[in-house]
Amino acid sequence: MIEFRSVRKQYENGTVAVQELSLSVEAGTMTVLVGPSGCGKTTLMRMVNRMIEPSSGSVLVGDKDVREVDPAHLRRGIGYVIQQAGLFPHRTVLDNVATVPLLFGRKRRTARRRAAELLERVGLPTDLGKRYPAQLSGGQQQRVGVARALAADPPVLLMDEPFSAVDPVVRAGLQEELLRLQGELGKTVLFVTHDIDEAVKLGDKVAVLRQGGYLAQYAEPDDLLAEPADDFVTSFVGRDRGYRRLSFMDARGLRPEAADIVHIGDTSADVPSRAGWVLVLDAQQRPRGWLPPDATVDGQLTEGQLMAGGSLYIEGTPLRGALDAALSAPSGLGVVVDDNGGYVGVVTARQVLDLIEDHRRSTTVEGAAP
Ligand SMILES: Nc1ncnc2c1ncn2[C@@H]1O[C@H](COP(=O)(O)OP(=O)(O)OP(=O)(O)O)[C@@H](O)[C@H]1O
Repeated sequence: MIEFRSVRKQYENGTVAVQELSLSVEAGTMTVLVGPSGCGKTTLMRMVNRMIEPSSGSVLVGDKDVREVDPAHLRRGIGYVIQQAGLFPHRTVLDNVATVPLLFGRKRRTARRRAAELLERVGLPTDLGKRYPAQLSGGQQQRVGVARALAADPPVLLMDEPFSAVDPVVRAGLQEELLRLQGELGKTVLFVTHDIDEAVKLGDKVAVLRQGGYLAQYAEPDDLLAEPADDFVTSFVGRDRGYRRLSFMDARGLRPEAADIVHIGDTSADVPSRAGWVLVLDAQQRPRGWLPPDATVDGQLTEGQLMAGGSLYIEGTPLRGALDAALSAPSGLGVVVDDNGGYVGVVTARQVLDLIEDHRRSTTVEGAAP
C-alpha cells in the first residue's frame, strides 16, 4: 500500500537525511518508524504526501508513484496528524474537524454532523465541540487532531510524533484509543516516534532507523525484541527486552488454580481455617483484596480489614499481565479475572515462568533443522 523504493534524500546543504532505503507497509496495517533524533523519520514520512520530494528513488501509495499524482489530490487520501495537533486556534473544535468535509464540498450542516460523529469516535464528548482548542487539555487536542485527520476517511494516515507532547498517563490512553480505532477502521498507518516502547506497543511492524538515515531493522515487534539485528538495535530496544517480549506471548496453556475465598460480609465462621492467604470477593464475584494468613476476622468481614490486591490479569491477554499480577500481589498469587472482572482463579509467577520455558522449548524444537 505504501512502498519506498530505494529512496534517498539529500537536502540542499548536503545533509543526507535518508540513505537508499526500501520498505513497504501493507494495506490496513500500522508501521512505526522509530529512531533517535535526526535519523530521518520525518523526512521519510513526508515523502509520502509530497511535502518533501526524494532526491532519488520512488514512493508508491496504492501502486501509484506519488510523483504522478497531483499533490492536492494525493493529500485528500492521506490524513496527517502532528505533534500539538496543529488545530486552528480561532475555530471551535467542531469547526476544526468540519473544515475537511467542507473543503470537499459538503454542506455545512452535513459537515458538522460528520464532525460530531468523529469526535465521538475518538472518545470525546460532543459538547466539547463548542469550545476552542485552547480550552481543551493536551490529550483532548490530540484526539481532535486525529478526528480531523479521519474526516475525509482517507485510506492512509501519517502520524508524526502525535502523542509526544502529553504526559505518560494521557499518552498511554491515547495509544489504547488509537489501537481500538485502528481495530475498527483498518487504515494504513505510518507512525513516527522516538520512543521504542510506543513503537512496539503500536506497530504491526517497526522500522528502526539510525543516525544518517539508514534502516537498521524492519521487523514485527516480537522479532525485534527477540533478535535485534545489530548492536545499535540492541541498545536502542533497551535492557529489559526479554521481559517486554512477554507482551506478545500467548497465554494458552496457563491453568489458573482455585484460591481459598471468602466474601465481603462473611463472618469469622465462614473464613476457612488456613495457613495461607485468602482472597476476598464481593457479591458479584469481583476480587476486593486479601486476608493475610495471620489475620483474625471480628464480626462481619469488611473492606477495611483487607490488604489491597495486586494488578488483575484478564484471562486470555498476553503473559506479561499474568506475571505482573503474580509479582504485585501480596500473596504471590496473581488473580485471574474474566472480561467482566469476575474471579476465575489464581496463578503463581512459577507457573508463568514454566509456561514461558515450555513456549521457548517448543519454538526451539519447531525452529530446529529437521
Ligand atoms: N530542510 C532541511 N534542510 C537541511 N537539513 C535538514 C532539513 N530538514 C531536516 N534536515 C536534517 O535531516 C536529518 C533528518 O531530519 P528529520 O527531521 O527527518 O529527522 P527525525 O528523525 O524526524 O528527527 P526528530 O526525531 O528530531 O524529529 C537531520 O540531520 C536534520 O537536521
